[in-house]
Amino acid sequence: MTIEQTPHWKQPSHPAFISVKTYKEGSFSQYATASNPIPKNTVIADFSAATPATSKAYSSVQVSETEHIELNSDLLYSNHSCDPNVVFDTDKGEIRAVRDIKEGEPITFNYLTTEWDMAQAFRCECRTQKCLGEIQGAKYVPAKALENEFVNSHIKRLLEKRDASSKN
Ligand SMILES: C[S@@+](CC[C@H](N)C(=O)[O-])C[C@H]1O[C@@H](n2cnc3c(N)ncnc32)[C@H](O)[C@@H]1O
Repeated sequence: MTIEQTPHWKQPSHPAFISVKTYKEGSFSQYATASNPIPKNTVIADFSAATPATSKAYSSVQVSETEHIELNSDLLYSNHSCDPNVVFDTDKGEIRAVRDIKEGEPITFNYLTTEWDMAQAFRCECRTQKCLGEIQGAKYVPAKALENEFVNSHIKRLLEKRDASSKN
């Protein structure tokens, strides 16, 4: 797998909200942090820089049952958390704070609220009490694990279909 080291967009892409930091050597070592305090419910970005993804990848975001996009911005560096501080609302086309975020705090969303069956699974290092461990996509978790979360409509539909067919 080739991992692009140099972003093809102009950085910083969202200076009022996102500052990209590096925390370790090697791949997947960067993460988005809040460049300023962000109050709950602030819309920090939209998907206007996004383009359709030719295939799903570690970098793509699922926006419907069949479609994926590439973000083409520093939003790419939003890590996953099982107890996140933003949502990627693909129905409204916006990224929103779901609680007050302090300056310097990592900006995270729950990948299971957009991704059904991820191209690349990983062992979650969010270290929150809600941590689900291996993150592979919503397909691999019981619907109950997401019942108190904001979940995009395509994931709700896919969970309903999966659970309806498993009853037959
Ligand atoms: C879209 S990238 C996010 C930015 C990434 N940290 C980077 O430097 O490019 C997604 C990848 O980041 C890593 N990642 C994101 N959230 C993580 C988490 N909570 N625990 C461990 N790895 C994570 C995984 O390797 C995942 O495939």
